[in-house]
Amino acid sequence: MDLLSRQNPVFSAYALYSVLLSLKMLALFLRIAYLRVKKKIFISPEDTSLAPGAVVNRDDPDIERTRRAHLNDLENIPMFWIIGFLYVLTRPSALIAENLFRLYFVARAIHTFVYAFVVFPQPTRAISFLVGIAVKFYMSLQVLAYFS
Ligand SMILES: N[C@@H](CCC(=O)N[C@@H](CS)C(=O)NCC(=O)O)C(=O)O
Repeated sequence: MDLLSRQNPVFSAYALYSVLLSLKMLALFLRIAYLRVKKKIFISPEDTSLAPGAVVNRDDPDIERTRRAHLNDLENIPMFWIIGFLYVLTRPSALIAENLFRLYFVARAIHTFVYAFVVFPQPTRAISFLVGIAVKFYMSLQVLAYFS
């Protein structure tokens, strides 16, 4: 069986959850754009020509919160794409790998939801963040063990 093919359930799960994470990030990016146009609040002076009456403001709580969620994704998800890919190459158990990828996606989706959409009290966001870190840490150890 080719490791990087649809026939490999681990690679299929990696591809599926990688794409879902990309779409999740895209949704945040679209939400920022939507909020900017709706509130007529932009980050750079030249952007104000995009909507009549628009202003420059870098302190809007809704926009900044969504931007922080997006930045946090950028700090975390690219690492998943790299480590997750290397983890696929270690030929892990399909059951474990699929559930790890699923868990990572759910943790990041919860992080986004409670940060950018409906604000939940802490430690909800911290836990979702830490679950994601734990998944990447576990996969990193597996990759180290396999390739060293
Ligand atoms: N760059 C992050 C590193 C730590 C982190 O990612 N913490 C999580 C859980 S509390 C978080 O959601 N941080 C908020 C953020 O990055 O905006 C920070 O400064 O907070």
